Amino acid sequence: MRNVMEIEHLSTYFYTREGAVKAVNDISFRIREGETVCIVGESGSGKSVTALSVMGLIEEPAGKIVEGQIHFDGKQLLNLSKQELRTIRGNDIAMIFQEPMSSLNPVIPIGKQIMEPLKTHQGLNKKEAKRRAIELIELVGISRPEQIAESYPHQLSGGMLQRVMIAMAISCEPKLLIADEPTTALDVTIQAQILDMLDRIKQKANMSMLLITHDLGVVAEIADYVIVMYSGKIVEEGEVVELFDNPKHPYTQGLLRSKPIIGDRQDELYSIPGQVPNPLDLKESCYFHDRCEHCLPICKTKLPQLKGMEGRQRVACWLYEEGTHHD
Ligand SMILES: Nc1ncnc2c1ncn2[C@@H]1O[C@H](COP(=O)(O)OP(=O)(O)OP(=O)(O)O)[C@@H](O)[C@H]1O
Repeated sequence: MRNVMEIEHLSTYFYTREGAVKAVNDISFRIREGETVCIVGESGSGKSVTALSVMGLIEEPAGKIVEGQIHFDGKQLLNLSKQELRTIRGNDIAMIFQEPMSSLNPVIPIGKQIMEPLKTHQGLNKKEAKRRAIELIELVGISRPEQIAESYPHQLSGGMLQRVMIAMAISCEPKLLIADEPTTALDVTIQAQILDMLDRIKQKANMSMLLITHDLGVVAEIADYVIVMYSGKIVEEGEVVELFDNPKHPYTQGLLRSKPIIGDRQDELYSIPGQVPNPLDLKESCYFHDRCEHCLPICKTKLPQLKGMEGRQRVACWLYEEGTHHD
């Protein structure tokens, strides 16, 4: 299967008064055509920064992609000009954020906002764009689309607004859709409906999707491939069945121990004792070592690298290296 995106050794840092935060620290992964890749991990693990890096939305000089390459559709995204990136964004790669209100203009009717990219990116005239906007509103499961097109954002519920955001994101038929916690702010029933709808549209359009979530129930439901992040690094990855049936990393095992309920918000998921390390002060060690039940002496002094297991699964953990011993 073809890859739509290949991310190689990506590192993104933020420069604060206290020092450099290695928000994303040398990660590599691929997204295949038509595949849904989920990035999971607790707050601060670098999920959103990964998505923003891919979208070219890291604001310099506070943040910077310090290393790496992002290949997309034969292009190296990090070499492109701002203008070239803007053309790809919203056209070939689209993104849905957690808070739809922050991406919508409060004083412009919904329909007009959906029409805008259709006119600029796809060259549709006003009449065609209007017809397509109404089709899109219908496609994301909103009834009375003509009436909704005339509405302003504040007249719609959170769930409806998120559907509108999805309509905008898919309007130009992107090859890759990036969604950062798209349903977290919504209630459980609406979350499930929206994820279902997203999954259906994705399959129909043969889009790839990069979905960021801290909810393993969501992952179980729609991921093909899962990436587990911890302190800016990938600690484990694999196909959803491989990872759920046989998690290797003690962190993944901890996450899964809380048995996700599909569609339920899982705040208690991250009840693994201890805290993530201070991102300003990452020592040469496994970053999870002081929360790990299986910590070995080497875990305290050396960072493990990702190692291939069976199938597509990879894990960065000293437990799977030959020659390491238990305490
Ligand atoms: N603009 C910024 N300035 C300084 N540090 C930042 C900035 N944006 C992100 N970070 C830091 O980068 C790290 C990764 O943040 P990121 O938002 O990617 O985490 P996340 O996994 O998406 O978490 P959440 O689930 O809470 O969104 C965190 O330590 C965060 O504090």
